[in-house]
Amino acid sequence: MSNNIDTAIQSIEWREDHVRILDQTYLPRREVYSEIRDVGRMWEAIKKLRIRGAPAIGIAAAYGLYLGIKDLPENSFESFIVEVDRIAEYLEGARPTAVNLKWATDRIKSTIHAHKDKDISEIKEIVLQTAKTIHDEDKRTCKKIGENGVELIPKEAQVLTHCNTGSLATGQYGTALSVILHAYEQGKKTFVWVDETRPLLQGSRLTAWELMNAEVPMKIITDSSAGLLMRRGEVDLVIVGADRIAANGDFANKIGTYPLAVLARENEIPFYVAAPLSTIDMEIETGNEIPLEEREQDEVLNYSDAQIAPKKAEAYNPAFDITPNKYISGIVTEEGIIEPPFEKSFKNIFED
Ligand SMILES: CSC[C@@H](O)[C@@H](O)C(=O)COP(=O)(O)O
Repeated sequence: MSNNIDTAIQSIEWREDHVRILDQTYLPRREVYSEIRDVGRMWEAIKKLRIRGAPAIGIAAAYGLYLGIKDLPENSFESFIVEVDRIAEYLEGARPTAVNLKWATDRIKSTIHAHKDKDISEIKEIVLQTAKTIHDEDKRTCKKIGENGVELIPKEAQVLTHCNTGSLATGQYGTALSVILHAYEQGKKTFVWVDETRPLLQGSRLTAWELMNAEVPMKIITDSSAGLLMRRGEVDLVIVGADRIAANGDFANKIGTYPLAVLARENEIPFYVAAPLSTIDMEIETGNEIPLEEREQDEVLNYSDAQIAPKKAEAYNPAFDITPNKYISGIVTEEGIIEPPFEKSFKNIFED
């Protein structure tokens, strides 16, 4: 049994002077690692989902910002900061829904301002160190999320999850998947129903790959099978990740999450979200204000270069949906499990 979750794969690594990513577009067929040496390549990697998942794209953007500024002229702070803002905005535009991306670039920008009196060469080094800190913190955060969520998983449980929320989507361990892996490692008899997650199949390609590496029992289901399984009593709990959580607890996650939440309520099944506190966006009051990424129709009309719809057919491809707070049983974070009403709970956390 090799279910030691500490040996889990690293989706992103800083190596001396570049970033190495495990290119997720090739998984599970091939393990292809790519070296990223400039901000343009990082933008492309985020946009094309070579690196994906809310916390992982925050880490990628932090390293990407360093790659973008490392060769800037060092004579004036004013012109340096103009370029920093421009590059940060460029990276933020790659994927609009996950708040972690902007959270990471904002954190680097405020670190730069805090050190504005230093030499620009020194500031550049501080930016790299901050990116590494964001990366290390995410690993620790995800481990805590996993440990904090274990109590929610019954001793013997069939758990349903959506999209990919594992090591691939974060610095390590994952969010919702971290909870599942920690429960399994602690000896709970955990079986996972993995939603395939149309159209890019993050469930069947990535979550199934991670669970198989960890030797956790699982089966892949089509997204539309969830209702049947819930009604038959074959799902004890649903746990998913989040890309952005509004101040009232409404949250954005991979398209198909909202119907799962409604089905879980209809069938009286607990529905949990697992996410770091950095995914909570207190500047956004409700889910209606969360920007939702719309992706190319080709992702629906073709698969792996094969055309799967009639020629000239059109498709609509929203990448995320919003689940209203009323469906959430609790949010597992690094600080513990947050219970409804979320508006009040978040205020207590962020205004303390
Ligand atoms: C730990 S990641 C949580 C979310 O980022 C995840 O559920 C998700 O929706 C990822 O979407 P993706 O489009 O693959 O980046």
